[in-house]
Amino acid sequence: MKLEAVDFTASDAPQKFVESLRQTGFGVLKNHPIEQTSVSSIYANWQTFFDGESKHQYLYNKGTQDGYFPQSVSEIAKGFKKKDIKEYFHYYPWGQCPAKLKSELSNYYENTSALAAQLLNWIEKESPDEVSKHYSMPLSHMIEDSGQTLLRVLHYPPLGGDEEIDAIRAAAHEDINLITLLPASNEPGLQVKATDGSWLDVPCDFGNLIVNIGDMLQEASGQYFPSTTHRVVNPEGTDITKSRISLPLFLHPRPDVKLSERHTAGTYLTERLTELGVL
Ligand SMILES: O=C(O)CCC(=O)C(=O)O
Ligand SMILES: [Fe+2]
Repeated sequence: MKLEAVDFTASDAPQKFVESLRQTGFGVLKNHPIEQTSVSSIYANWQTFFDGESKHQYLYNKGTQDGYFPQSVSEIAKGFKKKDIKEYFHYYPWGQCPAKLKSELSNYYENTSALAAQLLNWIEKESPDEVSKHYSMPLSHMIEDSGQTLLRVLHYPPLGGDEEIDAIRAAAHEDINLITLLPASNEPGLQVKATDGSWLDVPCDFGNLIVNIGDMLQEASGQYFPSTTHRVVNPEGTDITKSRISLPLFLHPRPDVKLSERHTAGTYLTERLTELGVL
């Protein structure tokens, strides 16, 4: 299994990209339309946010899940006991956000959501008929005006050396949503599980955009597209003193969208968040 960056502007980009998603659950894009200057600026501004104290004024709302999640409540991945070593902020267009950080985040949210719709069209076009005939509507329509698509700003703090044994930055997990768009982080650490069980580093050249399949698209495609396990490992050596920021956009359908005979997006999400212990 190999992950190679696909040139977004190449004429065969849709085939190559979707083939990679099918084989590995991941696709990496270069020369894509998301501006690196906006990603860098968001990383810098949110590092300041996480370093400060005002973050505690934005504590997340339990019912709606928007706002700041301190490390003390951060997720426990399915099947794990230790909390991940991370804190994060959940941005929704209707949710809480510090006023001076809002316009850049909201622009980023709109631009990446539009790109995600295009990538879902690629995925739809490259899906064999026997797979796409089960989609309850065009994939890109599932996320229209959904209000559920989530931009998560993640901060993995420097390690102090006193972390609990076995606690890692993000324990092995699958994403719940349809697809995830993730710009390469400012630090390495993201790994994806290969079919033989080994862990592969995701190419993290700054400027790459990483896209992965989530459980909802795996469900909607009758397992044709795999929702692949991934994790973020702890840094070693001098890198332990460095923070890591990342910015996944989780594309969620409207709650009433039918994913399969068993599930709507709404029933599926509730089940998974309950398991995570954050509802
Ligand atoms: O920080 C990363 O690179 C990945 C984060 C992730 O997988 C997640 O939040 O679901
Ligand atoms: Fe993830």
